[in-house]
Amino acid sequence: MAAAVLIKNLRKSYGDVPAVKDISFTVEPGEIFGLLGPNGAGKTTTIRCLCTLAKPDRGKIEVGGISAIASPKAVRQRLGYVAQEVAIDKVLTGRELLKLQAALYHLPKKSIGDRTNQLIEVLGLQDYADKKTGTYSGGIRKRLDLAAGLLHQPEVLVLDEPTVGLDIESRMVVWEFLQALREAGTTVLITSHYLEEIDALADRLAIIDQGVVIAEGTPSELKDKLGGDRITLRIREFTPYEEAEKAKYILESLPFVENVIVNTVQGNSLNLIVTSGQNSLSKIEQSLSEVSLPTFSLAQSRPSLDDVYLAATGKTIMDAQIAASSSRDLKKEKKQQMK
Ligand SMILES: Nc1ncnc2c1ncn2[C@@H]1O[C@H](COP(=O)(O)OP(=O)(O)OP(=O)(O)O)[C@@H](O)[C@H]1O
Repeated sequence: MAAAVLIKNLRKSYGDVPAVKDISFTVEPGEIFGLLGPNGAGKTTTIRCLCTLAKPDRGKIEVGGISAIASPKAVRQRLGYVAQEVAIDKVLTGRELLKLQAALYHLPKKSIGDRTNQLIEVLGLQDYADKKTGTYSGGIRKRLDLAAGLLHQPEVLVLDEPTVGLDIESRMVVWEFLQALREAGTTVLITSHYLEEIDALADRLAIIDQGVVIAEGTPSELKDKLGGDRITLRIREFTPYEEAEKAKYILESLPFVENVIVNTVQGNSLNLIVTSGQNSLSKIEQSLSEVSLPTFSLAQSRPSLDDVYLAATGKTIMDAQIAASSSRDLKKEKKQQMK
């Protein structure tokens, strides 16, 4: 059986900005696949190439074995795309907008009414469908976008950051809906910079950084590969650097401690990697009290996807996110995209 989506050695630049340098991944039929990465990593560009909205410089893109480059129309019929932001006519009602969209997808006239009603019901939009979309909240708006992406019953639904800016309740609605879609056999490809979103939803994922894939696998495979547990320790609420260094020296001598970093950005807290299952917390507390160092807080956790990103890039996704948002000219990008 052909892969639902195959992307191989994709490359795409905007002028001299290499948005995607070399991205490859495969999405199997019926799975939720996540593309995780900070803003600017190349997720949207990859998705736009897949959905035939941007022309790649190089690489192979297939949907169900069909080339997106040679047969863009056939590929568009198989894909539903829910973009990050959609500019819509706010005067139309949700129902009118869906009907218009259905006509653009060339759905048979007879089936448009039924399909629209069905999606309005499935997405819980009955109370909103006949109100103008300009009155919708972000969560309702996103549900309408999902309905629009599903009108032509695509084999693969592609969503670009579907929960950005949504409150927790709306986010849950989207998550549950995507899980139900998967149960019903639709393949889902979702991009996100939210670790917990990809961790909760994705059967498999690729982590993207600066236009390349830095890790691929199931969430647990990627986390287990790192090995060990994470411990965050604060000696005091704001620990003097010398004291943190002293604690580091003591902790490094413990046999179950694999690595210690003093995190200067976080008030000189200490980040440790320890061998799992060693009753580490009490041993750490005891070793510190023997040299009269207090413990303000101490917490142990399994590795997260952020640790996977950190191990591969040397920074957290949040740090990369902040760095990216200060260096991009979004107005200029929009202009270039229109070309
Ligand atoms: N139209 C454009 N013109 C010029 N540069 C662009 C354009 N679109 C994207 N870029 C640049 O390409 C890189 C990848 O951007 P892309 O939008 O694909 O990343 P992303 O991971 O999807 O982030 P976001 O979620 O913020 O869109 C960034 O450095 C960005 O500044």
